[in-house]
Amino acid sequence: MRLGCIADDLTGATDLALMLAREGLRTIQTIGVPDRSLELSAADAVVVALKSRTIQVQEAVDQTLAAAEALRNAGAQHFFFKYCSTFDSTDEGNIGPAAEALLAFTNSGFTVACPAFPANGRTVYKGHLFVNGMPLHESSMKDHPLTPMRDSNLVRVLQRQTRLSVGLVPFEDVEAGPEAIRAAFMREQSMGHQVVVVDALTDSHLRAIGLASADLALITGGSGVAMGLPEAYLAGANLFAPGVNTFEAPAGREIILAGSCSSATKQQVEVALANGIPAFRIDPLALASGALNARTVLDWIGTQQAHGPMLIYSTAAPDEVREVQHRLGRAKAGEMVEEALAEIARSLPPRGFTRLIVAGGETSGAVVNALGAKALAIGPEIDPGVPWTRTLSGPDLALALKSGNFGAPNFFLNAYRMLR
Ligand SMILES: Nc1ncnc2c1ncn2[C@@H]1O[C@H](COP(=O)(O)OP(=O)(O)OP(=O)(O)O)[C@@H](O)[C@H]1O
Ligand SMILES: O=C(O)[C@@H](O)C(=O)CO
Repeated sequence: MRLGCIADDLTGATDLALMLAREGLRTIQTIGVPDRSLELSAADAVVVALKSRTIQVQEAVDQTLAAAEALRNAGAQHFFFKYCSTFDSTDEGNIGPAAEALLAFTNSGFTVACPAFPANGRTVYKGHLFVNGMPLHESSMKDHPLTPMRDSNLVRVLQRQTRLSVGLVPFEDVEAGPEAIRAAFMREQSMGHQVVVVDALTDSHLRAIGLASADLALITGGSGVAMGLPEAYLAGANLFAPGVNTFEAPAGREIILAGSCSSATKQQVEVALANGIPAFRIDPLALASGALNARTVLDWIGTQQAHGPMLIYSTAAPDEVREVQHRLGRAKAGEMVEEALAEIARSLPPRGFTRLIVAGGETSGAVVNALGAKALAIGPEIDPGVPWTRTLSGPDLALALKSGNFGAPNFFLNAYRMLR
C-alpha cells in the first residue's frame, strides 16, 4: 500500500478516495478503523473515515493514531491526514494535535498543510484561505455552528492549535514548480519550521505540490493536495479512463436522504422539489414531540411508486435551524434527525432500495453505520469531490455520500442519470 489515509469525516474521506482513484491509485475506503478481516492487500491507497472533526482533542488523537497503526500494519508506506477544505477546526484542534501526533508516529520532522481545492472554490494565497473568492472569515464558515472560522490566516490558525512551528511556502515558490517547492521545504526546515502552510490557486499548483511532497512520510490537507501523488507514486497510470461517466449499480430503488442544511444542499433539495420528486420533510420539532417517527416515514415510503427517486429531507433555512436548535438544543436536534434518518436507512435495503444518495457528513456517518457498510469501492465522479461508491461489505448498495456544500444544483438528478 503506497498511501494510508485518515480522514476526519466520512464525506471528506470519500472526497479524498475519489481524488486518489481518479488519478490512478486502486483505492478502498473503510468506515472507521479497519479490522483485520477486511481484505486491503489489493489497494494502493486506503482511506479510513473517522468522525473526529469536532470530538474531544484527546479522543481525536487516539482515534487518528489507531487508524494510523492499522494502516501501517496493512503495509502503508506514506500517510495522509485529510481535513476539510475550509480548515474546519477550533483553537483547540483537531487539525494541529492530530497532525502533531501523526508526525511523531511517522518519526518524521516535517510536513505540509494545504486545504486548497480550486474545483470547489477553495484557494490559499500567502497563507490566507479563500472560499469562492471570499476570505474564509467573511464566508459562511464564519457562522458555522461547531467550528466558526473567524481568521483566514492559516499560519496563525494552525499555530494556535499546535506546538509545532508553522511556516509558509508562498505562491512564488509554488508557481516555480516542484524543484522550487522542495527548495522552499528545505529553507523552511532550516528556519526551524516543522509544518508549512502551502499556497495553491490552481490544479497545476496542486500537482506540483504533490510531486514535491511525494517523499514525505506525512502529508496533510484537503483532497486537492493529493492530486499529484498518484503520478509521483505510479508514474501516471490511470484507473479510470477520462470521461467515464456511468456506473454499474445493483438493481433496485432510488432514494435520497438529506440531513445537511448547507446552502448547496438547500439548493439541490429545491431543484428536486421543483422537478416533482416525491418528498417527505422531516420536522425536528415533530420528532421531538413524538408526532413523527421513522415508522411514519417508512409508511409514507411504502405508498410511493417504485419508479424514480424519492427524497427524505430535514434540510431547512438557517433561521428555521436556529429556531429548532434554540428549542431543542443544538446537539439534541442534530442527534434526533441523525437517529431518525439512520433508523429509516436500516429498513431500506430489505424494502429493495439499493441506490442511495446521502447529503451531509454527519448524516452520512449515521446512515452508513446503520447500513452496516464497513468498506466502499470508489466509482466515477458525479461532481468535484463526490463519487458514486459501492459497498464491499454488508448489503450490496450504490452510495453517493455528498459533503454539505459540494455539488451542482441538479446534483441529485445528474447522479442517478449515471447509474446503469
Ligand atoms: N432542520 C434541522 N434543524 C436542526 N438540525 C438539523 C436539521 N436538519 C439536520 N440537522 C442536523 O444538522 C447536522 C448537519 O450536519 P451534516 O454534517 O450532516 O451536514 P453538513 O454540515 O451540511 O455537511 P458537511 O459536514 O459534509 O459539510 C446534522 O447533525 C443533522 O442531523
Ligand atoms: O474538504 C472538504 O471540503 C470536504 O471533503 C469535507 O471534508 C466536508 O466535510
